[in-house]
Amino acid sequence: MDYVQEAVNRIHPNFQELNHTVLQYAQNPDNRRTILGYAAAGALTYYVASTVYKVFVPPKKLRQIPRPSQYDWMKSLIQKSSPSDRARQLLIPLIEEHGLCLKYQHGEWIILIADYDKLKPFLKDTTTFPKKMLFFNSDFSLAKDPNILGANKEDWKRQRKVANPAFHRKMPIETFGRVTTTVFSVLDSQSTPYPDVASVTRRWALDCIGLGGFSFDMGSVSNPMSKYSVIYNDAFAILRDPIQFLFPSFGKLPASWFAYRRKAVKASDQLRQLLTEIIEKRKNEVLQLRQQGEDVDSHSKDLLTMLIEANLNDEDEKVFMTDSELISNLSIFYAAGHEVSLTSTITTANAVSSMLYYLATHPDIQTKLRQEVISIMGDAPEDIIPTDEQLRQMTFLECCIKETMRINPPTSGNQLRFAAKDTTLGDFFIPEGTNMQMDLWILHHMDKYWKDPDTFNPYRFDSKSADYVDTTWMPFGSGERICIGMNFSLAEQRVMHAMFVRKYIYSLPQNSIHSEGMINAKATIGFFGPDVLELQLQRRY
Ligand code: HEM
Repeated sequence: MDYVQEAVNRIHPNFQELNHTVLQYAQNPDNRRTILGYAAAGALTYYVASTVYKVFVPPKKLRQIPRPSQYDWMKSLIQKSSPSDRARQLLIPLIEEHGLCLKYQHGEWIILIADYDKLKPFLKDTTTFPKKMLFFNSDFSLAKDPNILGANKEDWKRQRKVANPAFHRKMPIETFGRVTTTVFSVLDSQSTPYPDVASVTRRWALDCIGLGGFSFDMGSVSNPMSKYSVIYNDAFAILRDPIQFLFPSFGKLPASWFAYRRKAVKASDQLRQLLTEIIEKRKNEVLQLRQQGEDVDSHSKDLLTMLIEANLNDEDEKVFMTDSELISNLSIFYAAGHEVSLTSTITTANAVSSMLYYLATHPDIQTKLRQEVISIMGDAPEDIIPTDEQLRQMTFLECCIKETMRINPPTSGNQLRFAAKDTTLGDFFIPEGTNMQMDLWILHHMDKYWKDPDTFNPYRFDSKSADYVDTTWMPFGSGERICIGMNFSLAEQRVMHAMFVRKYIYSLPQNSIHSEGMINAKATIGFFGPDVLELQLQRRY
């Protein structure tokens, strides 16, 4: 202590006197306010300066990874360039050269990968590059247990084993078709000249997952304010809470203090209760049938029945899900099949609306698709639901769906991964803890892989075409963590488009907000599909 005092005295020989003066100054309440003001301003300046530093300067251990200049990035943001233009100008050149690049995104530095040779080991080695824990805020009690989307290692393996068969069976085409006919009734009954098809397809995707997944009718197509769509929307809206997104610690304050959070918690609890009852009821039905030596009719099996059956299967006791995990997974299927937390990406619905936009703006391709569908389903003037066999014959429909999901992938990338240990990717050293992600939009727009990548050209997916490429088409991800709902979503899209193009001729109205090109839902790169899509619909029957 003497040393300290001596050092202080050397700096300021009259230290004691100074100390006394400061104390005297601070005794005055007005002066105290001034001191507090300076302290707060200092803390704020420090916070802002360190945040700005973090945005402009990556951590030392990552500085060897190529990155776009933050100055150019900011300039492009200020100039309000579109996310795709920004990616084209600032990211693609780096990725074409190095296969990856560093980018500051949502408060973190992340390595983006879009080169096939680097993606292969990155997606394959889930031990070195596991998923980063998903942040679900505490008001969303539905997904509080581990689920397929977020779990790693043994938890994930066990759950995916239970769920895989349910997603690889025959898809509920008939159910998707019935929901689509309800969409038609709603569109036909609207008095507006240009109905917004994007809002109807969002509700269609919600009802398809409810009915196809658990035989539960949310009834949201016919009534957007139906009891369960309101509960669903209230419960899931909290995942998009901008306050908790920017300040996660706000979630630690009790939800009961804030009206909107109370509402979300109540809705989450109601949905949890509903799912618990559905599971209980279905479990009893399956058990009763088993006791009678019967099985649920394989045609009427939904995802939930298959999951329960796999659970009750006692051949392999390592393959099971607890009831709480089942609920967590069901809500994740709702979310992943319909929307993605925080980004409000509406996956299948976005893919459908995007394709309606591309067909509306490419009448020749729309006509060709209609001809194919009519040649297979006939042209009777009534709504007909295609069969599985008929859908399989619609090869041009497949090309249109693939091209839409290439040019405008509904999710920009896969879930965030991190390096679990120091490792390498190609020539690059990747330190432990680094955040990493594949960038689907970039992968789908690299000249190296795609001829005229910005042109909507379904013919490139015709296997007889000279420009045919397939390996770098990855809207559902790739490797062992590929989207489990891929078949489900593709089946939904096939049914909707086959029926829609048979029923309507469609185009963009004059003055459409999309006249100069599709306006995607989000301003950041990657959350794709139109929020609003008004179409001029001409009924064919
Ligand atoms: C157009 C529709 C869809 C798109 C574009 C899409 C895309 C994706 C992508 C890119 C991933 C991440 C893969 C990764 O991290 O490596 C994923 C994972 C997942 N998706 Fe989808 N998805 C769609 C529809 C669905 C549907 C309908 C469901 C469920 C009914 C679903 C359930 C899941 C689940 C559970 C995962 C996590 C898989 C795992 O980690 O094992 N998705 N999806």
